[in-house]
Amino acid sequence: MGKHFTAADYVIFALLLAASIGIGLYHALSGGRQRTTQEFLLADRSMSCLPISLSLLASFQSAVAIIGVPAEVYAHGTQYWFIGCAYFLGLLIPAHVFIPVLYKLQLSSAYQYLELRFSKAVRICGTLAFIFQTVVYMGVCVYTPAFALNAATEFELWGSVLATGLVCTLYTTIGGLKAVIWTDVFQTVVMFAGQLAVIVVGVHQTGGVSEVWRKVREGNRIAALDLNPDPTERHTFWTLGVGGVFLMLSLYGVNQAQVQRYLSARTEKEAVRSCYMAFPSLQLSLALSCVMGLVMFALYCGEDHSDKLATSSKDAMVIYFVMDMLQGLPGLPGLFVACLFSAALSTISSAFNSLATVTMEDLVKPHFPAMTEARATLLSKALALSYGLLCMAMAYFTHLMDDSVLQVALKIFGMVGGPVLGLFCLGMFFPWANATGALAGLGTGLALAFWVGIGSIVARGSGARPLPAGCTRTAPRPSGLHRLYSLSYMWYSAFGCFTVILTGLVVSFLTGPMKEEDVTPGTIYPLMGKLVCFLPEHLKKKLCCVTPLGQTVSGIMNKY
Ligand SMILES: O=C(O)CCCC[C@@H]1SC[C@@H]2NC(=O)N[C@@H]21
Ligand code: NA
Repeated sequence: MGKHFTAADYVIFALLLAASIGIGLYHALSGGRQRTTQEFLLADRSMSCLPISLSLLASFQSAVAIIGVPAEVYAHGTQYWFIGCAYFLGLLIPAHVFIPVLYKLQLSSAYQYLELRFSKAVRICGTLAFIFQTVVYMGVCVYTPAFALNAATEFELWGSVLATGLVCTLYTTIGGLKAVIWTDVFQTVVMFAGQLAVIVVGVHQTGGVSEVWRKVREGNRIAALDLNPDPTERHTFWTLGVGGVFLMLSLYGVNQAQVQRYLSARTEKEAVRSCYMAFPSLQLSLALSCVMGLVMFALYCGEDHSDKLATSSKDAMVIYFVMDMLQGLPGLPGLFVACLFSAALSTISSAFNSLATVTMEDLVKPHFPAMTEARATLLSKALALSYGLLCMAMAYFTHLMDDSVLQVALKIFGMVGGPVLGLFCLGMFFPWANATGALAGLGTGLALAFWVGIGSIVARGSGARPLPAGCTRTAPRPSGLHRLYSLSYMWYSAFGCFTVILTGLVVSFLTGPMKEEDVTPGTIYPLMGKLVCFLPEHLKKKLCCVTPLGQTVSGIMNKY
């Protein structure tokens, strides 16, 4: 590899780490100086919608997206861009269904809801599922920037994993949620700047926008609307636009990292507003990543690069292209590395802080009710530190995955996030569901999701790889079990969610459904009541006085 980094680049990268630590220090030494768990874990519930909205974006926009989406677009075209259609319902439903229920309950952890609605056992299972999902996801997030950089440049692999992990652990441990949210804001700006720089330089080097457009058209990288209903088709409008809604709900509706941000808002309205404000920045970051992939395709589609890289992974190829593009422009390679690590740091810090929160709130505090505030805060900081070290260990295991990092991350979200989403939907929309049904549902959902997920990884070994853009599937259509294993990973969230709801309802009815008066007030979303209010008046009257369903509906309407 030629020399990629000048002194200017290292300075910019160092400035990013220093700024992050500085913001962490500021919040450790100002305000309440992180002396209570309310401040350390929930920012004293004092945050306004702008920083929260950028932190909502940054929490699930890591180096995986910064590298993985351009690699996806370069290899398969802009089909993935249709996931933007999922952002509408994917943010509206959290804003008008999940936030109203969860905010009114004044929770600290999203999983307290599960104890209020079902039982302590359901809460523990939800917490453990979240911890598992987040620890694995953190490993991918720490590993991705380090691995990609190491494969394409002389950037030291484990040195940068250590630098990322330590800096992140430091400011998260001393600054708490306030530091995490404000560093997310700063890091989001660096992310956008880095991606924009690559796009501007890339378009210039290709010879202008029209030249880029001509080349991507020729390479049929502009995907048309693909309405193919086949659920094994990896990326279609249905898997991304509809399956993507369930992925978004599992992240922006019920994932602790995002729920904690909603709960840190000073009012419920601020929380809802932050959801609305996250929409344009999510669309912008998706557009930047996809355009970056297109520009790279226009610039490099002609040449073959497999010989130049130590690895065949498309993710590392993205870094190689970026470093090649930015060669000789002092400071820009450093800016892109800062962009990568900003993406990683903002996600990992959110993960640390939310892991420390649920461990304290769901696993420790219930067993040590007499613990003093000082000890609880100290323990929270110790937890953030230990999760930091665990995450770097997890980075090593990611080494073993040879899938595209974007697919690995989205599979994890689908396999675990989908069933957990189903658990919350079972609780909020079905008053009859009981704790036994919830546990049976979650167990079945996770078992099936892992069966399909692991099965797809094993089956993929036998050549069920996604096809490159433009060529039709020549391999025989998978049948029977292989058909299940070749379900698009974008359907995992929906599949897991529905499995939990169906199983949960069946087992609840078999073991004696709950009566409405037994359900904790405020834990049900009046789905029927809300849907009925969309009906015209005459239908409402008819419905509310005739059927037993009508009684239930009028009962719900009166209650809310
Ligand atoms: O970037 C990552 O770390 C994970 C991949 C993206 C996660 C999902 S994709 C839909 C939604 N939009 C985002 O920007 N992130 C989440
Ligand atoms: Na991030």
